[in-house]
Amino acid sequence: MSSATNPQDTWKQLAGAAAAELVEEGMVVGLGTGSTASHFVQALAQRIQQGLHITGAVASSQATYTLAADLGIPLTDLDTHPELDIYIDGADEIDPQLCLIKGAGGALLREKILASSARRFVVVADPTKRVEQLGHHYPLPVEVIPLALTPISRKIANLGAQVKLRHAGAAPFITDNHNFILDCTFPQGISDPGALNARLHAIVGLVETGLFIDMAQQVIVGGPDGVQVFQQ
Ligand SMILES: O=C[C@H](O)[C@H](O)[C@H](O)COP(=O)(O)O
Repeated sequence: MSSATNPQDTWKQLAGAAAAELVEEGMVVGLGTGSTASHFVQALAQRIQQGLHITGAVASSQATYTLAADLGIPLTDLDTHPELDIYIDGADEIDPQLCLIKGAGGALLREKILASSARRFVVVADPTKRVEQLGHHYPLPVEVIPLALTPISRKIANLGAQVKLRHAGAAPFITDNHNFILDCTFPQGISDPGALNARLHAIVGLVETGLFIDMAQQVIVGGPDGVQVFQQ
């Protein structure tokens, strides 16, 4: 179990622990990526050590797969279990309609595949993630085929964004799917996430966006006063 070192981490830990309580005997569970999801994975591992039996867990990234395997969580995949009972993951921004920006960790494509394969998608977060409108605190990440980097960047810039290729040190960041991430800042925020998502998806070579619209059913926010739950 990792130690909570600052208030934000304590809040993430609270949310992760509350989400782990939603996992029931025999479930197929999707595991998100990032610091908040890691707290959930650790809390789930603890419940499994205490006797909870799950059918298996599907990880949304190589990093989460390694963490879950190290913690002894039984792992499976979407070929074996194409439908998840529950998917639990963090988010970068959450608006009042429970629309999300995700992908600061670069795992958005697999995360969205798992979210769309789950009967229930629960987000875990701390209060800093709640926003009135998406796009003001975090750029919107989109995953793109490397070959199409330049034309896609230009097309997204034409939609009014400042577009930056994500790097890991000196080299471009490479996703688990061997693609690039473009971080797209919309200076006025994102007023219509659905319309923007549709326009981005019309760009050939753009694989997926970090906009998760009408996907989350529930958001668990850990904070100074405990845990708050928001429902769709
Ligand atoms: O690609 C990364 C994911 O979308 C994360 O779930 C998201 O960035 C939230 O991460 P954290 O819980 O570390 O803030």
